[in-house]
Amino acid sequence: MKKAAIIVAGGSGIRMGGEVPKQFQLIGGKPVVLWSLTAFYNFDPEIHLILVLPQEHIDLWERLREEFKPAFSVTVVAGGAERYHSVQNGLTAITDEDIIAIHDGVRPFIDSVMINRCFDAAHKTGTAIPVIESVDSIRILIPDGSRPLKRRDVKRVQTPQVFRREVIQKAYSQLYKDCFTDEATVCEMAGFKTTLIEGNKLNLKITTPEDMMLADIIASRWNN
Ligand SMILES: Nc1ccn([C@@H]2O[C@H](COP(=O)(O)OP(=O)(O)OP(=O)(O)O)[C@@H](O)[C@H]2O)c(=O)n1
Ligand SMILES: C[C@](O)(CO)[C@H](O)COP(=O)(O)O
Repeated sequence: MKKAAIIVAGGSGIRMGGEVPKQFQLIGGKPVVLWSLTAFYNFDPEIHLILVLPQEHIDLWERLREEFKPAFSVTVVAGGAERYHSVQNGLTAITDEDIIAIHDGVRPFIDSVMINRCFDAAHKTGTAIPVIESVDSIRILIPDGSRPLKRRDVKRVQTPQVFRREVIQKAYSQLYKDCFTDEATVCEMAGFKTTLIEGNKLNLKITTPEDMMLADIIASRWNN
């Protein structure tokens, strides 16, 4: 089974702010996106790593690569207007791989156990979507206020989301819709069923400066 991982890091990090987009900021002395790439390389040194970057920051990545000298090489692809388009661009770099993971470049804390769980489920069922429970009570807004939702009926969705090649390629041949915030949604809109699997609470998506504070703490205790 040949594997590929598309690491989407083509965003501009508006909610985080800073001199460079969050995927290039340092945690534990290393750029966030390098943590994500390294996790997939550690899982399988043979995996085809595809890195989607903002066109205007490809040269920054080249400088970081020279500075940090990762043990692996990556195929670099320019991103698109929305995350969906960045994934679509990443898919153009797929060659003969059978199973493809799509992962947010700003989720640095994934380990080989979790990545393996995702590839294994996708190999068996065609799709694998990691989710975690909500520990908070949940409310939905309605026209005259809000009402509670049954907490056990909702899940928080993470990446890597992993697919057989034919599933993800067919799903991404659709036209873009606003509701396409993750691959699971795109695949379901194309008629595929998705398999939910157990995610990991430490698999934080770095979105705001508060997340960066948490990421610094996790990084100081992370073993890699
Ligand atoms: N056009 C885009 C938008 C997002 N992403 C990537 O998708 C992941 C999740 O997106 P998000 O956290 O929303 O990142 P940004 O779009 O950069 O953040 P913001 O919305 O605050 O600008 C990130 O790794 C981001 O780089 C991407 O590859 N291409
Ligand atoms: C793909 C994702 O990380 C799953 O939780 C999330 O949907 C990305 O959302 P964003 O608005 O692009 O950060």
